[in-house]
Amino acid sequence: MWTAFTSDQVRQAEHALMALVPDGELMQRAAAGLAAVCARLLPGVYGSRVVLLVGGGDNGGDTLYAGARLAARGARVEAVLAGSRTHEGGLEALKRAGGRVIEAGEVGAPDLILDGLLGIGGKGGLREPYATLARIAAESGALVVAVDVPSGVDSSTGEVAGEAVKAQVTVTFGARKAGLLVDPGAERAGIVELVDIGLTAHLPEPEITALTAADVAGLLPVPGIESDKYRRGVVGVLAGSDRFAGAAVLAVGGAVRAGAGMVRFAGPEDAVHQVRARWPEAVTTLLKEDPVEEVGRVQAWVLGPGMGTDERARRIAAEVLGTDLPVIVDADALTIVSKNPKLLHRQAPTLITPHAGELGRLLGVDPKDIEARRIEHVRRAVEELQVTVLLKGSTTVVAEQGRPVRVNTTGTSWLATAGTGDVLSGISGTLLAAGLAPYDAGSVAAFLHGLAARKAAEGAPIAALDVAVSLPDVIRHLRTAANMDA
Ligand SMILES: NC(=O)C1=CN([C@@H]2O[C@H](COP(=O)(O)OP(=O)(O)OC[C@H]3O[C@@H](n4cnc5c(N)ncnc54)[C@H](OP(=O)(O)O)[C@@H]3O)[C@@H](O)[C@H]2O)[C@@H](O)CC1
Ligand SMILES: Nc1ncnc2c1ncn2[C@@H]1O[C@H](COP(=O)(O)OP(=O)(O)O)[C@@H](O)[C@H]1O
Ligand SMILES: [K+]
Repeated sequence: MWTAFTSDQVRQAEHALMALVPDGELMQRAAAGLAAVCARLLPGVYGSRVVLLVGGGDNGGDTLYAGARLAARGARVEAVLAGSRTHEGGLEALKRAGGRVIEAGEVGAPDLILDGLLGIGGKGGLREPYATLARIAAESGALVVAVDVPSGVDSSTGEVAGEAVKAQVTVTFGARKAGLLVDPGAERAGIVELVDIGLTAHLPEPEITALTAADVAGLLPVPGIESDKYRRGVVGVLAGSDRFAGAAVLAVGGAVRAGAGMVRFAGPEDAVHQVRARWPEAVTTLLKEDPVEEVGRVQAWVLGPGMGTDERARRIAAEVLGTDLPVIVDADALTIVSKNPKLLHRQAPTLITPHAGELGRLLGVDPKDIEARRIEHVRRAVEELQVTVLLKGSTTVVAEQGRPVRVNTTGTSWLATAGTGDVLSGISGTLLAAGLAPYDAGSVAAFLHGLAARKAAEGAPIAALDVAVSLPDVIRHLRTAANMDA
């Protein structure tokens, strides 16, 4: 499990650790780790040109000491001093090692730029001259490595208020900062390298976690010797309408390929025909005025993809949410519950899977605010709605009362195509029917969904159904990597 922390949590842990080690020791550990990563990234340290963007705080100090280490190994290291003050010891070390100070206009096109403008002390949008330096870094064509945090990214939330550095790699010290895992910050951070400075024992409970491949392999339901289709879990899918029959095919596809014991599908005529044609293994029911219980026994329901919001859909939603079975509430069902929030007042496990627009309607908040501050809003949704919430988007996050927010790290922007959300609800439904709690079902589903999209895309466009089709390959790979028997 990955863990991530707010800047306050990191500062408290640093204070505790600082009391136990000599003055300046932590900065030296940070700088040594940073210089080592830079040395790995450069084709050769000797003779390369490295520019340091140095702010007035300790983030600038780390950067200067790392620059000194690279200069000592033969790099040509130059520093732009952007703060109203400069870390004296760091600057002295750099100069002693042969580094020099330059003006912003002399940055040019170095091999590597180290962004040491702001670390966890950064607040709000970048002020000048930092904002201009962020632009210079972007235009330089150099490899940009952020020191601890890309400057301009809120290290606790991932919020970017204005200009920010965009790094290819972020070298972060002691603990992952939450803002490095959540967009828009995550996108600015690039690949995150964690440098151990001895902080781990001093860290509190994390506010943010992320599943790793090994965690997911451990959580995946696998049929035992005595399993049968019912014991593996039957998932019921209520999706599709005459207008959106495709959503039914996609949700059923996600459920089938994620490993359901059985998928029962119920919907209008066209949706039933299309589901049968693509997924003959699904057991289908034509649902007109009949009660949902006619569909047969299931362990969990997927409710909503493409089902519409008419009287028929509202009746089905009310009936399903009135049962004591676990339910995934997605898409049109979210529109229905946003008009009648009482439908979510239920005891049984409930996972809602909105994108920012849908959550915006549920909370009465502008979707742009939700995308800017996902963690805050997903937590608020859990408080107000008292259900488990999976918020979709460029970073998918899953939240539940009393648990850290789980951030998904596998997403890819190739997923931004119509219908992929329907596949995700099918996957989540299968996991819920197999007995996973909504928090695990949602976060494992998002992980598999992202990996399956990457596998299907491999750098080229995909259709939503490709994501469902890739799921078994991804699951096989995860289990093999975790050394699990067939
Ligand atoms: N603590 C430890 O044990 C260790 C810490 N380490 C390192 O220290 C880093 C934290 O250092 P830090 O606390 O000095 O803060 P840092 O981010 O460098 O600068 C803050 C200054 O910037 C300014 N400023 C703020 N916002 C701004 C804006 N938008 N635009 C422009 N300016 C802005 C603000 O100035 P003010 O506005 O207050 O005048 C403030 O003074 C941490 O990330 C890690 O790299 C490591 O060495 C490991 C051990
Ligand atoms: N830029 C992006 N990066 C990563 N994943 C994305 C991005 N945009 C969308 N997604 C993912 O694609 C899926 C889209 O779902 P949704 O918005 O419900 O679309 P639809 O209703 O068409 O299926 C979600 O899982 C979401 O997290
Ligand atoms: K930085």
